[in-house]
Amino acid sequence: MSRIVIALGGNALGKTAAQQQEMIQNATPSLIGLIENGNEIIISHGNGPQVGMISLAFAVASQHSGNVSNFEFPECTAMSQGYIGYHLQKGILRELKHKGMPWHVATVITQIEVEKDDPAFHNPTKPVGGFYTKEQAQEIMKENPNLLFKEDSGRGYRQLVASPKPIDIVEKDSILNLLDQEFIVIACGGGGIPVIRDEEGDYHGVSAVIDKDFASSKLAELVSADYLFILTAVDQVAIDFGKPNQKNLTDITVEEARKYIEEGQFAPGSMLPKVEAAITFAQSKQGRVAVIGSLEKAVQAMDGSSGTRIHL
Ligand SMILES: Nc1ncnc2c1ncn2[C@@H]1O[C@H](COP(=O)(O)OP(=O)(O)O)[C@@H](O)[C@H]1O
Ligand SMILES: NC(=O)OP(=O)(O)O
Repeated sequence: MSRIVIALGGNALGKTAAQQQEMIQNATPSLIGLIENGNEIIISHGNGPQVGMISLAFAVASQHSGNVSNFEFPECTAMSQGYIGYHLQKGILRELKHKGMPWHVATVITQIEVEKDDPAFHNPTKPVGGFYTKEQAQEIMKENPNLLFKEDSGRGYRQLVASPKPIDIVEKDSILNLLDQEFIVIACGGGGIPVIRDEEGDYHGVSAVIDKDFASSKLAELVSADYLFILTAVDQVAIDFGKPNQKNLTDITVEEARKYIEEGQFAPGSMLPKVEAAITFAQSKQGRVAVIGSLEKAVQAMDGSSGTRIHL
């Protein structure tokens, strides 16, 4: 039996509640297939599009109605954990019932500690929300000089927010206890709610969005996982991505992955954090393997017939 942490990409979950449920319905047979094959799974997920949408919805509504307040990113990430966790629980329970499997599933609202002085607070790099044209992005930045937009992997312009590195998972004992009780645990959604710890040991939310790939790598180390699957909208990591000579990668060492990073092969804010998180996990212990692949192909990611495997 292998223990697998599966990180589901926020962009791969679609833009609307209906799309999200459809994406999850397509992905659950493959996720539950891993359990049928004798493995144990722990699920995390992104929230880039969702947290941006939630934040924007409150910002716009609060401008037009005295009955709606604006919400900061920690609260918006908490809402995204509930919204996505709800659909994941619903989809997984349905598949378990269909297969007659006696597992339980629960979402843990997860806070993740970050460093108060993380330099990332002064250099926003995490794309959130929807995609805009260059002209639309410039117009928004003119009206809101505190917002920053940048091009994201050839897909359009997106808002950038600070993305500090995760240092500890506050609810780690709850996660480990649920795993001991044979729960399928959904945790660290949206990279976790970023919090800083004060001198009394109390936690306070900070305005940022943690990259779920880094948070998932932390989670995978915490639960002593054998595999970290980072599932997104593409089947494999590529070099020369989007160019006529694009080459998809099937199996690479940590050393090769580092070389490709140095060559600038992976876009910051999208594929780069996935490859960096995969390296961190794969090098944490001999035998650990990270796979970057597509949402519906988790079973193939396990048997090596799809995805990009990264190992020492
Ligand atoms: N070198 C690369 N190989 C494959 N995909 C890449 C590469 N560089 C950028 N991408 C883009 O990164 C996307 C995955 O990042 P993103 O959409 O941010 O992930 P998530 O699914 O976690 O939200 C892919 O769908 C692809 O469009
Ligand atoms: N929080 C986060 O990393 O979300 P995405 O995976 O959607 O970018």
